[in-house]
Amino acid sequence: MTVEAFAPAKINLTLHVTGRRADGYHLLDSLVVFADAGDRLICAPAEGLSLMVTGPRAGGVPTDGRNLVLQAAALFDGPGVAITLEKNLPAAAGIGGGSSDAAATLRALAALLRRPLPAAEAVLALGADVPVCLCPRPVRMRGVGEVISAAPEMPRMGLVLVNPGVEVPTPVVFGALAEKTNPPMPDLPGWNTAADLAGWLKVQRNDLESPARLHAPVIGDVLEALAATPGCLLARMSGSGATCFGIYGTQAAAQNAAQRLHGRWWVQACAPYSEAG
Ligand SMILES: C[C@](O)(CO)[C@H](O)COP(=O)(O)OP(=O)(O)OC[C@H]1O[C@@H](n2ccc(N)nc2=O)[C@H](O)[C@@H]1O
Ligand SMILES: Nc1ncnc2c1ncn2[C@@H]1O[C@H](COP(=O)(O)OP(=O)(O)OP(=O)(O)O)[C@@H](O)[C@H]1O
Repeated sequence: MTVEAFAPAKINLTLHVTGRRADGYHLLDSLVVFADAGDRLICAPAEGLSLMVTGPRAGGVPTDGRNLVLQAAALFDGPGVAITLEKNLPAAAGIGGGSSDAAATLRALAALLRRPLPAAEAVLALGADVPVCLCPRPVRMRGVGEVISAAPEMPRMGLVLVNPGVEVPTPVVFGALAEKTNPPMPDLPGWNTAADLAGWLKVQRNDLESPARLHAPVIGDVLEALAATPGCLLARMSGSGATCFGIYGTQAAAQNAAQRLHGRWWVQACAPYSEAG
């Protein structure tokens, strides 16, 4: 039996940094959605544990124990499984590539080996973004990433992701954040249209945008380019960057914007993705 799993891109529509724990990790309040663009995993029974990384964004991705896929697989105590990871998302990009791969590995191996998912603490130890990636659907994420509650359904909309090809290390961005204690989000209201959602998001924030732009000023160019595309309702950075997203009223508008942006950067038109269950 072979098990396949989809590892969707994670998008932080908001990212409020509300405090800092004694161990240095930051407390967050974030509206997270997933995209129907992502990496793919194929897991097949084998003698030992192995990983092969393929796909257009495989370059530079570690294939040894540094890869979060192997770290996630190791939680199943030396499973016999050959894993192929098709890498479509840019790495170190603020869209949870490694975290989503790790979460997809956990889902796939639990199914393949007929075993329960590892304990919550072990999942969180893989990375703060791994718990949220375990059930890809719209959620509000708090704590350091482990406190997850359902968010209202997303309205119909189109999305465009743009990554300028500059890797932005997450610890560097958190380290450069000047004010660590900022207001959380208010209660989530629910949105009927993409314009409703964008209007609400405009008065929310990504607190990591300013520190990320210090490290990678090109983020400012990406935001400007996205905002200038026809029909763009909101342009913002995701996670710790450098990937930015644009929100559009329709898929067609997102496709059109992506076509205009193609050329110098990684550009992907997509739609919100929500896993049933
Ligand atoms: C910025 C986000 O992408 C928002 O979704 C995540 O919080 C980052 O999640 P991640 O990449 O899985 O993070 P980890 O691999 O656990 O941590 C990388 C580094 O980011 C910083 N970090 C991460 C998460 C968090 N809540 N506070 C932090 O300060 C820490 O310096 C940590 O050493
Ligand atoms: N499966 C993987 N795919 C990509 N990078 C990986 C993977 N496993 C480990 N890495 C390493 O993790 C680093 C961070 O990559 P990742 O794509 O997880 O980005 P990220 O910006 O931390 O995501 P986010 O902050 O949104 O969670 C990379 O530089 C890479 O060396």
